[in-house]
Amino acid sequence: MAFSSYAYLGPEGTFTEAALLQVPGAAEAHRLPVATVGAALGEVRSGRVDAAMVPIENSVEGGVSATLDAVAVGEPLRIVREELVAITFVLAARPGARLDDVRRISTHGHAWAQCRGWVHSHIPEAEYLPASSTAAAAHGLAEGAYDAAVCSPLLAERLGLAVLASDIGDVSDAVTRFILVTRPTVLPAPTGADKTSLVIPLPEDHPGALMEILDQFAARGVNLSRIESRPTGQFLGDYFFSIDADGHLADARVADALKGLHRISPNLRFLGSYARADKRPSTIAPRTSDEAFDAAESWVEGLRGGS
Ligand SMILES: O=C(O)C(=O)Cc1ccccc1
Repeated sequence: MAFSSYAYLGPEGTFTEAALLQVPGAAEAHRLPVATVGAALGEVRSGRVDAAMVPIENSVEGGVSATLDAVAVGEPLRIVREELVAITFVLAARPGARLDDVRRISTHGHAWAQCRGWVHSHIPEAEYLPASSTAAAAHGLAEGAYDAAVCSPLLAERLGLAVLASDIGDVSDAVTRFILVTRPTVLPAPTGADKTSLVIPLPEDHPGALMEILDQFAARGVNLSRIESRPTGQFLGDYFFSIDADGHLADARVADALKGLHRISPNLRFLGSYARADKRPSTIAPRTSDEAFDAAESWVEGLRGGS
């Protein structure tokens, strides 16, 4: 799937841009930096661009709520690809600055959450100013509203900033997962190492509703790689589940699980089936293989036909 135009969480130099540049052909395509995840998805929904790259999950901080919520409502979207980016942070400041003088620090909320430990032990009196991205914080240093920004080493170098400290992430091998989102389209072909993303509203407040949902996956041997609950925003206690399952809609066990889920929660949203970035194939028990599902289907058809 090659696209000619992409929106991404900008400005230039974000980790999201790094994720986008990993997509074959993206370096030669039109790339539109926008200020928020919502704006990036809006550019796709309105048809101004073919696809958008946005962060969805970090190995330290967890899900990116802005993304989980924005894909769960509004005009339907499809995830067609995922990218993993290893994240390292530096504390960058205007040239000539000293670590001892840093009080006000700006960055993206997810970056802050991953560097909080380092900041508290090295600059206990630090004050945090949220920015729309790590790169927005770095670009904004020139205006003087804060003393330092947490951003990528590459951007600090590109902007000619002083690096006051390197590798300030509390976990050294943090990874962020990004998704490439389009309008509904034909699914990418199954690769054998795929993922399916779903948004499942909790059907009604009855005991065991979540168990019933999980059972649809368990009974068909479908492994889950992420499950998060998010409030719908409608009223207190109203939640949906954001789920990534191993496998592709073309796999019988995944399709069968989705049919079961549709009976339980008819308003569930299919967000897409796409190749896993780590290419790790799903383990499939013989009783949940496509062949086992086909054999079971033929058996029932045979019985209905009188054999
Ligand atoms: O702000 C950025 O650079 C982003 O792309 C969002 C983000 C922030 C922190 C970790 C991973 C992604």
